[in-house]
Amino acid sequence: MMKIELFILSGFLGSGKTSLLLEHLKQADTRDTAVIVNEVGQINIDGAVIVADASVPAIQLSNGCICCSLVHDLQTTITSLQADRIARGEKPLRRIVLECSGLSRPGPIIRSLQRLPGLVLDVRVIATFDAINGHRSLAEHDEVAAQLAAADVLVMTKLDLADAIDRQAAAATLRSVNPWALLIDEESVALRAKRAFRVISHEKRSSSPTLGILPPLTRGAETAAVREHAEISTFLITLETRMDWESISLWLDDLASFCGDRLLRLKGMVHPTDCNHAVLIQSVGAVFSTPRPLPLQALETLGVVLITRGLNASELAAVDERTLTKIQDWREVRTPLSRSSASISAR
Ligand SMILES: Nc1nc2c(ncn2[C@@H]2O[C@H](COP(=O)(O)OP(=O)(O)OP(=O)(O)O)[C@@H](O)[C@H]2O)c(=O)[nH]1
Repeated sequence: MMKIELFILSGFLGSGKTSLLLEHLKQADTRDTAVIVNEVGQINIDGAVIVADASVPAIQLSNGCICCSLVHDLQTTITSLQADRIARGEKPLRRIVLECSGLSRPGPIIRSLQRLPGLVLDVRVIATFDAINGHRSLAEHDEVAAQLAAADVLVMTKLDLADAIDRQAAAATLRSVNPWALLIDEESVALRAKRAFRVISHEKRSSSPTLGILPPLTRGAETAAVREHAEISTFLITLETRMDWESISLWLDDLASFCGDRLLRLKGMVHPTDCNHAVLIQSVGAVFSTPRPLPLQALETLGVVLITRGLNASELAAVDERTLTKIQDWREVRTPLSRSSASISAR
C-alpha cells in the first residue's frame, strides 16, 4: 500500500490559503509534492500564481466547489497523478496539497477519500483564519465553522494588520471553536508556513487525523449532509475590449462600490493595453490588494471572477446597464455554488 500525506488546505475566501502555500513551496523540497487547486470560478488564478511563483505543477479542479460537485474528480486526479509518475519511472508522490475553494467544507472531502483504492492517505486539515475579517466570516458563513472545526492545524493570518486585541480575540475564538487543533499564532509568515506543513512528521499530536479515526469534533461538525452555500453566487465577467490600467481601476471601483458588503471576493487576470504583462487583481470584500504583475504565459483566460452574497443575476444585469458599460459578457457560473457545474447560464 502506498502512503501519501495529504494536506487539505482550507479557510474562507481570501483568508490567506494561497499565500501560505506559496511560502511553504518556497521553503520545501517539492520534488515529490503535487498541488491540486480548487477554485470556484472558471479562471485558474491560484494555479497560475503557483506555477509562476513556485514552479510546481498545479492541477486545477475548477468551476465548482470540491465538497459538493467535484469529489469524484478529486479521487480520479489523485489516482492518476500517482499512476502517471510510476509509469514515467519517477518516485511516487509523497505529499499532495489540496487547496480547497474558500467555500468548501472539509468533511465531505475527507469522507470521499476513504474510498480510494490502493492508497493510504495520511490526512492533515489546515485552516487559515484572517485575524481581521475572520470573525465576520465566521458569524455570516456556516462554511467557516465547518472548516475550523475540521482542522488539525489552525493558522492565524494577517497578523501584520492586527493589533494586540484583534490577535487575542482571534486566538480565543479559534480555541473556542476547536480546542483540539494546533494553533499557529505566528507573526512571521515563513515560520507560519513551516509549522503548518511540518506537523505530520515532526509535531506530536494527541488525536490522529488518519482516515477512519477522526476525532469526534471533526465528525460532529460535518454530520449533516452537504448543505447548499445559501445566497452565494459566482459570476465570471469578461470585458468588451482591452482597456488601459486607469480605466480598469475605475471600473473596479464602480463594481466594488455597487456591490458593497455583498462582495465577498474578487479575483481576476487582466491584460491592460499599457502593460506588457498580465495583472492579477484581487479583493477580499471590497478591499483591494496591490495589483501584481504576472507573466503573460500564465494567462489561460482573461476575466474577473466575482463571488457575492445576496446579489442575484438580475441585479447585476441592472448595474450592467448603468455603470458596467464595458462588460462584454457576464455569466452566472453557479448559483448556489453546490449545484452542478452543468447549470451555467449565459445572459
Ligand atoms: N497583510 C497581509 N496580507 C495577506 C496575508 N495573507 C494573505 N494576504 C493577502 O490577502 C489576499 C488574499 O490572500 P490569498 O492567499 O489569495 O487568500 P486565499 O484564501 O487563497 O483566497 P481564495 O483562494 O480566494 O479563497 C491577498 O491579497 C494576499 O496578499 C497576511 O498574512 N498579511
